[in-house]
Amino acid sequence: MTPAARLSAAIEVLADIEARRRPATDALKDWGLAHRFAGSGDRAAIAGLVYDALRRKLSAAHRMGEATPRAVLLGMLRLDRGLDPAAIEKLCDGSRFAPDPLTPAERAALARGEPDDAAPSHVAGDYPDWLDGALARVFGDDRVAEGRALAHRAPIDLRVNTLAAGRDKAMAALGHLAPKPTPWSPVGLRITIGPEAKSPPVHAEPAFIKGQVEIQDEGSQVAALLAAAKPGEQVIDLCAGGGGKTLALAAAMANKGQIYATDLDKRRLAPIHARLERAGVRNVQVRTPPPGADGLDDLVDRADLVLVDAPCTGTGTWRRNPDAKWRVRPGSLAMRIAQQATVLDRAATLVRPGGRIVYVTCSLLADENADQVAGFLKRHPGFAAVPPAETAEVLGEQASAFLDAVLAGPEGLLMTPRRTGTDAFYVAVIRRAG
Ligand SMILES: C[S@@+](CC[C@H](N)C(=O)[O-])C[C@H]1O[C@@H](n2cnc3c(N)ncnc32)[C@H](O)[C@@H]1O
Repeated sequence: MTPAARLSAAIEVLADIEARRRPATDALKDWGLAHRFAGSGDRAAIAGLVYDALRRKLSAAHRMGEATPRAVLLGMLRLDRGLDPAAIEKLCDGSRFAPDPLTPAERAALARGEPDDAAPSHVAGDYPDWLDGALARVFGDDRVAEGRALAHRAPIDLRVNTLAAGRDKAMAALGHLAPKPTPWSPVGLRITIGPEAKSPPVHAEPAFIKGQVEIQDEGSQVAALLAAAKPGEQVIDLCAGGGGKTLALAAAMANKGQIYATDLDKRRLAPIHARLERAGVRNVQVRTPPPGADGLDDLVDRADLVLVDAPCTGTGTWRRNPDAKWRVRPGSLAMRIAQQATVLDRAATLVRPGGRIVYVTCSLLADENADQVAGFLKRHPGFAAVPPAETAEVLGEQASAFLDAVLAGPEGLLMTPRRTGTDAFYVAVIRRAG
């Protein structure tokens, strides 16, 4: 397909997403099924255009003066990809499979100089209007800059599984992908890909198949590191899901001690078994919950560490899930807040005296982060928040720079793409009195 035909396809897919209010992955999949002639490079390029357009949906529409899928795609090419008006004009030449030629209004909008200071914060920062107050509460005037950083593509981050390889060995094995060490996680590698490039099939790499690396955002790696799980400890991963953090905890514990991994939803837990095996993890007992219970009553008051990687709005992962940004609703936030309190209260019963709960979200919102921890501490006077400076000590010589980078409060700390170059993760360590 020509670049112009790819652009036409992206406009078509975006129109489908908007008209039927469906997830981008579904719309892209359907487009692929209906256009079997398109190769994998075409599909990746079209997906890249669609996701970039979703990332910049409001600012691109504002630039163009209209919010049609075509306008959003054209505005994104100008704002995000840095294409000049002549290059965009060339793509829209009206030939077969190419978008229609530019109108005079489109030409004028594309030629306008940047930046447009008249845009409201949520437009300039590309986030939903209804979240402006909540983001202002956390970031103040920085919310636009934080939103912009969340509207960029994320790199591919890998966690080296130290049960199977050191970072240098894994880096050498993946040399053809040019991975670089990540700044904060001592076991992280980062692969940066251009906007037009296909994501490398990391799953097919021998290093991946041998369990030497896992795909995991550096923020998620750091959140697991801050839990400071030590060899020999008794650990409960209460919201283990597919096991991303379970695997990181097991490596930090050098396979010694015991991790009990569970999740309210046993379907989410299902992939963990194959992942544990591939990674050579031997200290995890998966507790699939029996109907109507969590199957953890024998562990009450026993855990050194309970990790609560809580269900949340996922507002911190907008770089990777740009269409989720436009689908989050006040109702889903309220539901997550209630679930978080339930899980935290269960964690309080499982941790031993002197043990700790590590509360993690991939949310930016204070309601899910500091407020949630403050509410927990009110309900449970026998617990206290560990100061972030103490929590960060596990990062060794990186600790002080990390503390400077994050947004720290009395209850916990927040990483963000703008501050730490990671997805946004909130981490609070809460200790039970001994
Ligand atoms: C953020 S995801 C976990 C991701 C996972 N830890 C990882 O690193 O791949 C949150 C999980 O919490 C689970 N969950 C929600 N409510 C729960 C509850 N009351 N008890 C246990 N798990 C719960 C959800 O099913 C979901 O899998």
